Amino acid sequence: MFNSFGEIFRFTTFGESHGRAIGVVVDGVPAGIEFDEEFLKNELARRKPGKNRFSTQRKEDDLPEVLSGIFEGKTTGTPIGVVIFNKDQKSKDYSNIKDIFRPGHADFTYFHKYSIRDYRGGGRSSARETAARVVAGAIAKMILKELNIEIEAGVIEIGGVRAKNEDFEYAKKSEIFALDKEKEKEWIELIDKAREEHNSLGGVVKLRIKNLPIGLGEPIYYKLDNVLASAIMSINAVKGIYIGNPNAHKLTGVENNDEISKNGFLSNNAGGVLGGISNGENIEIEVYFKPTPSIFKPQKSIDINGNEVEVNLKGRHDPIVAIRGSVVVESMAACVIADMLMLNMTRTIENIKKIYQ
Ligand SMILES: Cc1cc2nc3c(=O)[nH]c(=O)nc-3n(C[C@H](O)[C@H](O)[C@H](O)COP(=O)(O)O)c2cc1C
Ligand SMILES: C=C(O[C@@H]1CC(C(=O)O)=C[C@@H](OP(=O)(O)O)[C@H]1O)C(=O)O
Repeated sequence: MFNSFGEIFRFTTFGESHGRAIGVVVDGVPAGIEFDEEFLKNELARRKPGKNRFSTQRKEDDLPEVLSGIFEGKTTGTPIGVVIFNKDQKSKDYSNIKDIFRPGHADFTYFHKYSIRDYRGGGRSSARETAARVVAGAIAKMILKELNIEIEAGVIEIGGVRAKNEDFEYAKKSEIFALDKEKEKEWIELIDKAREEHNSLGGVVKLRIKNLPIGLGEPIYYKLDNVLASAIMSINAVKGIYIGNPNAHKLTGVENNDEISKNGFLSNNAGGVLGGISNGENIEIEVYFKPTPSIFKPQKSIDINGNEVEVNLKGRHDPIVAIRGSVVVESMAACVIADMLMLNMTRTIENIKKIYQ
């Protein structure tokens, strides 16, 4: 595998949004890590649906049941299996679009690929699956905590309205947005308006990884930047990412190069990666989410027999997905970094000798 993470730390998820449960098997976790179940629950609570009017109204507890891989509070080095039972499926939400494809969602492509229309709901394509990724991310973060590596993400733009840079510091801590009350008010009004108009909004999430050592990432193919991109782009509704200064393509070389001093880089337009390898600065990434596809306005579509129809959706959907998506961004980044750290251990003879001599 050269373009997605999983050389050492890897996971696979299972389940459907409208099935009995979702879950994850995480493998490649070193033995002896304190397994912080409260932290895992908190991470799931940060992403869980139904918390406020800025998210879907589907109510799930998202309580994890740890099935394996932990003994007396520590990881055993064997696969960690975690399951989350679904509680609030309400598949009838989808009964009136049983044979119809939702514009912007994966119904059309899934049906053409598999010739099966699982009309209970979005199934595997629903971002309900991202709860399982948050479990994997929480376990990765338990590894990173041992090394003092921090990962944080927050919304910096909603419906085209961008926060001031410094708002990021607040956005990541706040339940919803910035402590800049002006900006928060503007964003909340935008979301309320979109919801009243049965519409939805896109957004931008900023991801920051702090305290990384120099040297993570392989120079060719398994670069830190392309692996992070692949992992983050695999999140539902993510349409692009930008590593480093998102205006770099508009700058000149003189403006964009980060000059170097004996104390480190004098700026961070590179976003912490050079030649696919971490350079010791913070990793800075912007992640661009599209607007939620399920909206409650009549739209043109077709049914599975190719007849043109009007779609009128019911159900419970996020007016904007970037807010809850920010937790998933952190989780995917944590998994990549955990994997890269362990892989890096094998990359010099000095490191190998440190383990075996
Ligand atoms: C946290 C999160 C929540 C989401 N909630 C919804 C939702 O309520 N309704 C919806 O139609 N799409 C939602 N999405 C987006 C869809 O899952 C996604 O757009 C769909 O699977 C099609 O994939 P694509 O947009 O990546 O092409 C959500 C995405 C994320 C990350
Ligand atoms: C259930 C969650 O979010 C869901 C993500 C989603 C989608 O299409 O992505 C559609 C909605 O749910 P359903 O699958 O029931 O249609 C959201 O409520 C969750 O995040 O836990």
